[in-house]
Amino acid sequence: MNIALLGYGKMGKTIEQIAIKRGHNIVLTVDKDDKDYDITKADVAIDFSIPTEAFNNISNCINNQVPVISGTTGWLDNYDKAVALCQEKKGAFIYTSNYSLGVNIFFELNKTLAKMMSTLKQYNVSMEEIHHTQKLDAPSGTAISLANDIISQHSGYDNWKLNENGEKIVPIIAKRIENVPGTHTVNYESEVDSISIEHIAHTRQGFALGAVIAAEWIAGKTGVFTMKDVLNIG
Ligand SMILES: NC(=O)C1=CN([C@@H]2O[C@H](COP(=O)(O)OP(=O)(O)OC[C@H]3O[C@@H](n4cnc5c(N)ncnc54)[C@H](OP(=O)(O)O)[C@@H]3O)[C@@H](O)[C@H]2O)C=CC1
Ligand SMILES: O=C(O)C1=N[C@H](C(=O)O)C[C@H](O)C1
Repeated sequence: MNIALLGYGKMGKTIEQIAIKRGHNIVLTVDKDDKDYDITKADVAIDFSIPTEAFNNISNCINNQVPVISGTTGWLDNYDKAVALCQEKKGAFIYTSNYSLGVNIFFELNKTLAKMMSTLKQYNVSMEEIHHTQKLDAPSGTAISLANDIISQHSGYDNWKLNENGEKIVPIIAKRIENVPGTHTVNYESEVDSISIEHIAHTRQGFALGAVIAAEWIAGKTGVFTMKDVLNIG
């Protein structure tokens, strides 16, 4: 496949290596100052850019009938608009806050645990995410997905907050430490014990491989999908 990389930073470059190893061609790389490019030379675009630009990048692909895989986090206020545009134009679009297989299994574990904990009111949940110091958004997109999944399964919670606790709140602590690719922990605490589940990314390769697999999967399809569709889990 001919792939366009919208965002040629840490993730863009990791995706390039994996895509080439899997036999694909990178026909376009786009960064901040690249404006007049022809997206139609790509069979699929992969957007790992920045929160303020992701929606424009995604819309441009959909308007030009180029299927688009987005991993950029921190732009979800515009997610519903992207879905509506994709439906109107009969395009193809996938967004997920985390493309790694391990995290997608972790998402399912988190939902199952939250459902079990819903009947055990002696446990209080809290979450922590740790990322590298260049990260622009907090909490991470993955932490938001995990928190929303807890809220959907556990009647004791109806909102999440960063660095704040309160009634029916899933509190999220975000830490920024040099060179950490991404660690997410969900902890349930009672007076007598604790139960934690944790996902630790050792490198960015898992995110990048998942994004390339999603790009391969979307070829020839129309619609709005998630990584659950790609991996057929959950
Ligand atoms: N869903 C997932 O599995 C994962 C998601 N992410 C998310 O992906 C995004 C990128 O992460 P990462 O690669 O680490 O970040 P980087 O900062 O390393 O890369 C972002 C790149 O986007 C470029 N950029 C700026 N403006 C535009 C634009 N208008 N169009 C295209 N590119 C642009 C930046 O260029 P310049 O430096 O010139 O400004 C930079 O090269 C983040 O939102 C992150 O949270 C990260 C890992 C996994
Ligand atoms: O910015 C990152 O690096 C990452 N961002 C994603 C997120 O916000 O959840 C996924 C991963 O944790 C790495």
